[in-house]
Amino acid sequence: MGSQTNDHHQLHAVFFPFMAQGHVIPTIHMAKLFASNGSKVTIILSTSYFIPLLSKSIENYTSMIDIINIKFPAAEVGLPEGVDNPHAVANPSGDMIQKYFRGCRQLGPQLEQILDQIRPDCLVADMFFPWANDVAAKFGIPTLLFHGTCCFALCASTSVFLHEPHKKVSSDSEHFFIPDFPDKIEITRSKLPEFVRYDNGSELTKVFKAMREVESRCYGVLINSFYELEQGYADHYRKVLGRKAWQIGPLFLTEPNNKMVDSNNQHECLKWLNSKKPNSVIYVSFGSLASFNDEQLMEIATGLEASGHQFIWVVKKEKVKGVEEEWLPEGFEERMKERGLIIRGWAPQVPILEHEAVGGFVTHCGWNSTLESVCAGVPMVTWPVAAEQFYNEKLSEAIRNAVSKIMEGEEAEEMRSRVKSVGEIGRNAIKEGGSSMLDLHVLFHDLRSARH
Ligand SMILES: O=c1ccn([C@@H]2O[C@H](COP(=O)(O)OP(=O)(O)O[C@H]3O[C@H](CO)[C@@H](O)[C@H](O)[C@H]3O)[C@@H](O)[C@H]2O)c(=O)[nH]1
Repeated sequence: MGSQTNDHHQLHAVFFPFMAQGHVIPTIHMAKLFASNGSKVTIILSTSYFIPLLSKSIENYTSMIDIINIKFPAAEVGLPEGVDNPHAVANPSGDMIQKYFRGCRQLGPQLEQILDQIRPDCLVADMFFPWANDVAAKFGIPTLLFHGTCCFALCASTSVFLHEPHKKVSSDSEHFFIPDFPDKIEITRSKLPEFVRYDNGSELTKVFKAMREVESRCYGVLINSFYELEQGYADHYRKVLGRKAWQIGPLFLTEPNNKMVDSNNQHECLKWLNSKKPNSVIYVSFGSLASFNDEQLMEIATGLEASGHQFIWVVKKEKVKGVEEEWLPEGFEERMKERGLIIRGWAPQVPILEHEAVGGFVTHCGWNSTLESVCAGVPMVTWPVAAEQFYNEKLSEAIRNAVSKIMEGEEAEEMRSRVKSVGEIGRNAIKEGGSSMLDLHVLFHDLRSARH
């Protein structure tokens, strides 16, 4: 009787995302997934920067999803007014980002007030806010951490955290294996994030240490991935590392099919792609945060021109009228007029990857991009830049091998008749009855049971 009553209780989940595109986008998808499965949702934003994106994304969900905009203490940590999100920080490795993270730690009292008022059934807190677990615990509210990345990267970074293999090598370039790991994966210290490599007491080092510690004692972890993609690592994460986790992705596939977009409303680049042959264009983009200096951009431009291939290249730079662009070889745009398209600012990445003219993706291996590419069946050229992207690159290699196994060789025919691609398995995972939807239902059941 008791559990039946529980199963009808409407859940209320509060989402508290880190204010960067790579975290906000999957959080919006997750919030909509929760809402369309009957949960009430509140999203806390610590900047107004994302209000337009969020409001538009949830316009059909307004009765189910509330937004609360809290104030980021910019002035209190010595940041100019308005610098309240990582995209507003000019140099991500400089002093401002340290201040930004210090400001994040001061959001506690505002979170506490909201949780006290709403008393939700769970808090989904971004990994950058590990302290949120203790705030929620004051009210007996279970906290689910959201890292934004895959099981593979979580297992790798946990192993490096626990065993510190990088402290046992004599140079940044000496190879070592990730210890206590399902596969033999070789890496070097130079590929670890700086804050892990040097343990330098920076704000990021503190956050990552706290996050690893909280991960083992919070209610559990939500993962934007699907079981079939990285079965060995999903099992390792749960059974060997002992983490409670639910894989509920690929979250972006919960959005309506992008191919259905009204052709009159199509972005220019999609119209351009319509005029190209299948698999003839390479898409080049490094996510929402990576920044390159003019010399690096010049190298990329030169490489693209020399490749002889058609391309779409996303560059996070505005064109200033009448100002000579230092980062492009002279006459580049004129020469590339027919062959290449530079998108300045924001590109419609998912529809681009899903377009049949796109045959390859040069990516920094942000997890969202990796997953989007895998699901679109687009091969990747990997160019990791920061964070856990070097781990994602290793999983990308494993995926590439898995895709080859599906596409080539003796077993191929039989396997192809069962599954067309890894992407199709992903699409099935988020359909009713698929592995991710089952995990979501298990989570909802667990949360209802956790109510006292
Ligand atoms: O012009 C653009 C640029 C990006 N995107 C989208 O923005 C997201 C970018 O996410 P991701 O590929 O994960 O890259 P980052 O923005 O760099 O993500 C950060 O967050 C990820 C999730 O935690 C981590 O895996 C990365 O290392 C970290 O840099 C993806 O959904 C893209 O489709 C666009 O739609 N248009």
